[in-house]
Amino acid sequence: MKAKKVEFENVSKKFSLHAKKSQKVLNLFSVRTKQTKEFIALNNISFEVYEGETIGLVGLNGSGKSTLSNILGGVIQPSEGKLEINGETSLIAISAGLNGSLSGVENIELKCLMHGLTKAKIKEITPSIIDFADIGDYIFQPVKDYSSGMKSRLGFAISVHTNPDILIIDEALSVGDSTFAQKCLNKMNEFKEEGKTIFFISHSAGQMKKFCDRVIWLHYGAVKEIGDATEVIDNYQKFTKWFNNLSNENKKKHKQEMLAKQLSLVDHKKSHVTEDRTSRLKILLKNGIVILPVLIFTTFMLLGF
Ligand SMILES: Nc1ncnc2c1ncn2[C@@H]1O[C@H](COP(=O)(O)OP(=O)(O)OP(=O)(O)O)[C@@H](O)[C@H]1O
Repeated sequence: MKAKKVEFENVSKKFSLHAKKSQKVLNLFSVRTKQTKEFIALNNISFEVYEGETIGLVGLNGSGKSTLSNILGGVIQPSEGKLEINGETSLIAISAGLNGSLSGVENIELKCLMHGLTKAKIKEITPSIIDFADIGDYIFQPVKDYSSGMKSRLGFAISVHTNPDILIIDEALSVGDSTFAQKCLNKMNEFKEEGKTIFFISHSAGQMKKFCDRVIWLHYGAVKEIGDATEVIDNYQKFTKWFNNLSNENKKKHKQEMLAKQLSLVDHKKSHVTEDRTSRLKILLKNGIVILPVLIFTTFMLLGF
């Protein structure tokens, strides 16, 4: 039987939607119940993935694909639920993982060290990473000067050389040119043959059908379908066709209705009393350093000193 690599059991991710700064300050001193809006980006997600499987993630913009891949890659933690990941993960995303002020070569060293590779091993594989990335002299320039395609090339090159058990590719192929995309797809095939697990996010239905065994269709934070890649992609395409044929007004209405379901009002005083009080105290102390001298100064002024 194949080994289980990933299990999500009722995993949810909520993001706090902060009010205006002035409201935050009022909340700090308020004795009344403090309420915050929370956005449920992922709601009760459950699935299991086994060794050697390639899993696609599809869904409209904002459906939660990157949130899920960031949880898989350990970039963010879930708010609720149980998560089991057996093996080392490596996330390749356009915006993740590279340090903008360091050069390409320095990023190679840093990321490899973070993956636990020895200095000797890093020295051995660096030429191969540089060769795979194929970005010329830019490899010695700070990453902040790279195009998104260059970042994706470097990110992909480093990740595949650190030999992860679970590879998560979040739209990283969509920004490169077709030659590079093909090179990455070949590498992904090698990974597949070695029995590694891959999560693949792409807006290309063709690539999804070709590479994925199963697909998870996320719809406004929930799993709409999970199953055979061709079947789910076909259903998803039927849905996008229906959606794209809606008038702009109806599209907006549909989106608003779905997004409203993802919002919830949280009563912080009831649910996080202890955490709330300690964090309030911390903020008050921090702000006190600024506020106290101002108060003393104002009092002196008013008293006519
Ligand atoms: N840090 C955050 N704070 C508040 N809301 C967030 C945060 N990160 C993501 N979201 C919201 O969570 C939802 C899911 O976002 P996510 O980026 O996971 O979607 P996606 O499916 O990857 O979208 P896309 O296809 O556009 O990349 C979106 O509505 C987004 O606005």
